[in-house]
Amino acid sequence: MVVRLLELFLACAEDSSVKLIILKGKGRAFCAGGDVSAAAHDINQGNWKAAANYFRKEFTMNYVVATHSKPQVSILNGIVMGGGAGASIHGRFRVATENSLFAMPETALGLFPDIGASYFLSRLPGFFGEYVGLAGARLDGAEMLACGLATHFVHSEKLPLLEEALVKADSSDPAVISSTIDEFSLTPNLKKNSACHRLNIINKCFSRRTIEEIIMALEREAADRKDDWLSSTIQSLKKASPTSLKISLRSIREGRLQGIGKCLVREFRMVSHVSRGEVSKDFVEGCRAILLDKDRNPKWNPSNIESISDEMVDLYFSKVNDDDWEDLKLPARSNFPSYAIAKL
Ligand SMILES: CC(C)(COP(=O)(O)OP(=O)(O)OC[C@H]1O[C@@H](n2cnc3c(N)ncnc32)[C@H](O)[C@@H]1OP(=O)(O)O)[C@@H](O)C(=O)NCCC(=O)NCCSC(=O)/C=C/c1ccc(O)cc1
Repeated sequence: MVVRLLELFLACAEDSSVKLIILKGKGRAFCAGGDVSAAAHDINQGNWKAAANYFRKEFTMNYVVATHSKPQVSILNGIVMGGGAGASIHGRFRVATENSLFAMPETALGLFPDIGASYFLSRLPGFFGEYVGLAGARLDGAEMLACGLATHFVHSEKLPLLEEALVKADSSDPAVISSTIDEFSLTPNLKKNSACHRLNIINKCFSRRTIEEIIMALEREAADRKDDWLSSTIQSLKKASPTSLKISLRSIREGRLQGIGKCLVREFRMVSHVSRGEVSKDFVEGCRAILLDKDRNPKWNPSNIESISDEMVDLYFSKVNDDDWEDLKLPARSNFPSYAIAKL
């Protein structure tokens, strides 16, 4: 699907009859991410390069979306996780609905928020991106709109009319497309217990320099009062792969200062190391526990954050030491308007 999408995006860029791209899912999900069982299978067969080459194609597709000359409207009427975010969030318009459910759940899988997430998470308000990426927090459509992951919120029953209006508008002008979507949009209320009401505490805790300090800061807040959001956030962090947490935090922090291309190249080095499994084999273990055996009880190794040294983290950011393995080379992009690059 990744390869086919890439072909279609490239073909649409060349085809002057294509004015805009509408991307939607079929069924109850927009996209629940890459086929994690296939990745685990490749790595278990000793073929880490096959697993990592999947990311090579996927990240290239993410880059083409992010730098596309035609506006993309993604209709996020259901689950949007992992690879699903990569195919949509880099596009110009992201329409959430009452059925949207967004997450970057990778730290629970022994991976890290990839698909260019170090670019878009680091551009969310304050340290909200660190919270979403490290805790794997689930956001609904109203929260996606409030934090900027979505550009519009449209009730699902209006989607057929919206699509019809977009096709009728037949325009590449972002202002025309935006006002067309506006006609069907509303601003939904956030739930009373939404994380979006907790930006102060999120900024206070998730701005800390290390994972250990983030957890300690959350625990200090939790010591003073009973708060379900605090305890479930601490629990999510403690259940996640310690290695994933460490490399994810560094990746999001580096992403703050990098463009989308640099973020994807860095993330590709990181997934190559994750797939190769030199420091940790947590990705295979996470896939087993969450999606294969489904016991939801991964045995992480290293098992605690303190035992992961800076040198171990550094390795994930270094060039892969294998003569037959190349860094990600992104395709040259020309003739795309300036609005096509920075969308968040
Ligand atoms: C919230 C979900 C999406 C739906 O929950 P649910 O409504 O309770 O439904 P189920 O959990 O029962 O899911 C329905 C079926 O779909 C399967 N499934 C549900 N997501 C998936 C899934 N990403 N994969 C492979 N089966 C799945 C799930 O195992 C189950 O299979 P089965 O029991 O055989 O019917 C839940 O399944 C969930 O959290 N899924 C995991 C989401 C996730 O971690 N996504 C992947 C992020 S990482 C990524 O995108 C890249 C991966 C990758 C891929 C290849 C590579 O070489 C390298 C990397």
